[in-house]
Amino acid sequence: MNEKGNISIHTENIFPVIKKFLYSDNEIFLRELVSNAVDATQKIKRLAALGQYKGELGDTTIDVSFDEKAKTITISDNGIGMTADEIKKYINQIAFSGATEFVEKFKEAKDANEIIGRFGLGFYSAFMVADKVEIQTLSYQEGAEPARWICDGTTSYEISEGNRAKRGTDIILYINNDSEEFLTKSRLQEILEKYGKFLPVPIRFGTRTSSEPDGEDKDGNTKYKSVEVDNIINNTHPAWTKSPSELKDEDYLAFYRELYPYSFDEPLFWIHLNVDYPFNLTGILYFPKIKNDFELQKNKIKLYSRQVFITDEVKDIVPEFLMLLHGVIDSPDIPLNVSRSFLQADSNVKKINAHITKKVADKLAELFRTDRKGFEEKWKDISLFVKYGMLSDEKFAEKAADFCLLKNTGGEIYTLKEYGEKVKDIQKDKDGNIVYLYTHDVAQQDSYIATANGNGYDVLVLDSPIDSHFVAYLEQKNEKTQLKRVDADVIDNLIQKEERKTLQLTDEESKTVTSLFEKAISKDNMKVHVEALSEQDLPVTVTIDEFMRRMKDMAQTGGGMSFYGSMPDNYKVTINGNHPLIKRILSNEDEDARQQLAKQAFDLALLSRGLLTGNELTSFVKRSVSLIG
Ligand SMILES: Nc1ncnc2c1ncn2[C@@H]1O[C@H](COP(=O)(O)OP(=O)(O)OP(=O)(O)O)[C@@H](O)[C@H]1O
Repeated sequence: MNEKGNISIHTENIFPVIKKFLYSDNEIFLRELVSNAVDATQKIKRLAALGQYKGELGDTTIDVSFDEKAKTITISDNGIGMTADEIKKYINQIAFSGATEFVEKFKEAKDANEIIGRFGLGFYSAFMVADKVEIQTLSYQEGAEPARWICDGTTSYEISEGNRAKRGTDIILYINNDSEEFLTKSRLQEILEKYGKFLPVPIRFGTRTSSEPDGEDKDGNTKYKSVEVDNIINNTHPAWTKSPSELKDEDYLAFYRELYPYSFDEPLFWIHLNVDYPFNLTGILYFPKIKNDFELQKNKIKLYSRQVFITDEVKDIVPEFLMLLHGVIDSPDIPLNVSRSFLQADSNVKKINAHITKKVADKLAELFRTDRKGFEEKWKDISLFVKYGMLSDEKFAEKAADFCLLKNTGGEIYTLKEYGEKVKDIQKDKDGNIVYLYTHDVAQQDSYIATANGNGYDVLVLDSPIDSHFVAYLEQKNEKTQLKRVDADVIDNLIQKEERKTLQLTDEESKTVTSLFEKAISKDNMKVHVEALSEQDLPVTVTIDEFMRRMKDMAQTGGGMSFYGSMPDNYKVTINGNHPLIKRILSNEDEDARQQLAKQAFDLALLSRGLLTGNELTSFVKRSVSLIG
């Protein structure tokens, strides 16, 4: 047997194309060839299990090796092997639907993944790194002859008698000059670990040095010796392939460490995904402790297809908000090798998206139901994620409404419904709106919180970066509900009641107070109002309008509204006309002393808002000293 021929593709020469266009991703040649070896091994195992292969199965470990001098990389399996006819059928007649289509499409392709899988070119990816590829193979079939195929990267090949004595296949790559980086142990180890860490058949890459106990020394201490052991790359039974009933918490945590050896934090909890219908999907998703810098945590989910690592860019397969999770998804049904726009429109991908979202929501609901206290303790770590989910996914939001929690300044925790019940009567204004008061900074807004509490109102803590959006969401979802930050106005204006307090000053006195303070403050962006508040409330309060502040916040976080961003901060200075201090200022005949007192009262208001800085703070301190001195 010695035959020469041409690989049957219509295009003149496909290899230069493969090399040229796929260069950037060329490490995937190893993934493709090792995957083929795994497939061939699993096929022989299946045949043996079905009784169709009667011979010895033997050791089915796949070997990857390299020879730096000869510049070769060899992938050897003990799988089903191929006869010469099978080589002709499976290797020569390249398994893609049409070379013309290929040539049309490769022009647009952005990465090797797109071409390789889509056109069934797995084996040919070898030519990205090799000048010449040789196959030595012996089929499992009785009486089969060993066969050899060799091809030098043109469309012509040669088939002849081979030298393999044992069932299986060797793929020998003669590495080209540009790809010599692959002829090192560390580089190959890295690629094998990246793509093959969880392959279902053991992959051996040479040996490694391990230390083993070797008796005891004269003091009775254990001695160790160095031994060479097989360097097995993979864990063939990763946790996600097992049934949840086989796994304990320790197993999930151990698997998490296997996935992220450099992660310090333990995950909070996890979900084991297992779907057969209408698509196939397994996996484990972990909820990490989410810090506020959530951008850094993205792209932690790894996508596998039948235990072969594909990518950790799961952007279109996993809903945006779930990208904060960690873990593994394995599905042979995700079209891995097609373009992004196609992926978004793919109905399987959409179903997978919806399914994962539902599972995550169900898991959270279950945790809340079965252990509310534990859930509340974890809330700090998952609130960002839940809120992000509610804002971006309506289906999730529907479910999350039951377990999304609100915390007030007293540390009490409520569900959305419970909180609505709590404040619905007392915080209803004269127009029937229920006003939720909130703070984004408990320490800084303490005086405002104290005033609100003093009036019998509750104040929520909404202090994470996502809360500015969540506030708008709550208003939109709950009819006749408004959210107002405690420092947005004086309390009687935040929740306006039918009954207003009467101002104890005459119109004349009001005017005098206004001009007195305007003079003392003398700032264009501070507008003075005299209002009738409770005697217990502060004499002077500085506030910034809720609407203006939200627009400015949005401008700052890049959510449009840049017009507002460029406007100066405008403050409202409310003088409590009913406060004894104001009356005292009025009754003081000495103009200088009046100014001093007004300035002092105003500075105190600025101080409680954290706005008193620089030389204003210095003169405040000096003035205070002279006042008490
Ligand atoms: N190590 C091997 N042992 C036995 N048969 C092999 C081996 N490698 C490749 N083959 C045969 O060659 C065929 C073509 O392989 P190739 O990698 O090009 O495509 P594929 O594996 O069918 O599809 P893809 O890699 O795109 O998923 C395989 O289907 C298989 O029949």
